[in-house]
Amino acid sequence: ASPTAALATDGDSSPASSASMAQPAVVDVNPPRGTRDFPPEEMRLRSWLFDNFREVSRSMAFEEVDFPVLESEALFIRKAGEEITQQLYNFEDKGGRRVVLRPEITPSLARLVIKQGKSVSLPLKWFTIGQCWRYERMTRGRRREHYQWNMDIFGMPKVRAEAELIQAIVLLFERLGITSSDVGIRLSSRKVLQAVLDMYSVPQHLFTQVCVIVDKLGKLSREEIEKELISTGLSSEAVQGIIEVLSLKSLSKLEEVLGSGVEAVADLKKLFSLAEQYGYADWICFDASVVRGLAYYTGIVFEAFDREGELRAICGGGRYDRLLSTFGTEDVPACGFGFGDAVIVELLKEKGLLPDLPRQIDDIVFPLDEELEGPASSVASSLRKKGRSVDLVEDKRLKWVFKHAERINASRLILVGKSEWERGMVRVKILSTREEFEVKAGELQ
Ligand SMILES: OCc1cccc(Br)n1
Repeated sequence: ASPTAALATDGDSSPASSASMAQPAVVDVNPPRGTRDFPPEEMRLRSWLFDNFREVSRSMAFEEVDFPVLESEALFIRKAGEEITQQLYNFEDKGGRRVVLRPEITPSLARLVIKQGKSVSLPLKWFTIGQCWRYERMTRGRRREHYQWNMDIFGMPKVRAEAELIQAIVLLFERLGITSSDVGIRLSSRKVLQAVLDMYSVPQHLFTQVCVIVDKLGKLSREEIEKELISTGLSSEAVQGIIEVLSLKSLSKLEEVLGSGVEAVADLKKLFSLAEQYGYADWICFDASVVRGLAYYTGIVFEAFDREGELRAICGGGRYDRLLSTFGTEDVPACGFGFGDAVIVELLKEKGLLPDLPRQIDDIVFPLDEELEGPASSVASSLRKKGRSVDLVEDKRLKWVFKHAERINASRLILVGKSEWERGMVRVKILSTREEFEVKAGELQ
């Protein structure tokens, strides 16, 4: 059947429109592969989620910023073999420029910080919610776009920044009804891996590559990880040393291996003590295997996961103190996270936490016959100017209007009838109580 045939007919549609429904669609009405439409019900859920993102950002005194989804490809060319740079949605525009649909938001944030230069005072606390893209072979049937809430702090070198960002994540989960028994936040520091590589005198230029490989722990087998590490030129001793340290789950054990006074341990201890003060200590745990898959992280990294372990990371982030110098300018310490809109909704479904978000409007205004369409317009207009949401309906039978009022959860039905209007009145029906009365049109609130 043609897609248009699926459109609900309410039995009231005029003959012309029902005829057009018989024609099969000439275009594929589905969105491009790996992308989503948001019809009203899905859009209400997305808006509810984004309103929660915004409310947490507001409570943390972050400012909203935004960027084009289209960015120069140069912003994302990195040599560390990250999945995100191997799946760039990139193309050449009609001016011969190499551009991408951005795969992440952090490089745009960094670009704007550089562009703003001295005109901004640090620290900067910025957030944005934006669509990100990847071109993945559809063999895996995964999405090619999602919306990401990003919160980033520029110019805060101490772990206070990480502590603030983790509080934002915890506040968000708590707002959605998720508890620390549903979700945990694993954290570590890339300085752990840096310390291990130093112990085996691994050349610094291998650091980001090793991080990207080690991030696949849990996705690839240990043998595959070891093979990839060896292929970068690491000795088997270094590989074993890395695997051994990254399997640690206790900070005190880590201190035994790395020695006290190591920066990585000091940072993590400070973060755990701040967590106690914030009141979110039961949400976080040390896990040395957390390195995250983005090349530019340099310090503490963290990711939220569901404790049932079925889903991928719900969100993740970390410190990236040397991203700006890769764009040719002086470094500004930075830290941030990305929180996608899809995995969290899967989790809410699993936990029975999806909110009920019915459509709701204040008033339906309905002229009882054609000559009253003008007066109905002025009634609707004055109610809208008073802030009411008003659905102005015409060309329908009254029976349909009552059914429609129920369907959209209208609070009131305002009927504009000839005899009432001649007396300057309209009839009001309160739909919850069935109460009905006349009101002077000019005094309707
Ligand atoms: O989180 C990685 C990612 C980036 C862009 C689009 C999608 Br879907 N996922």
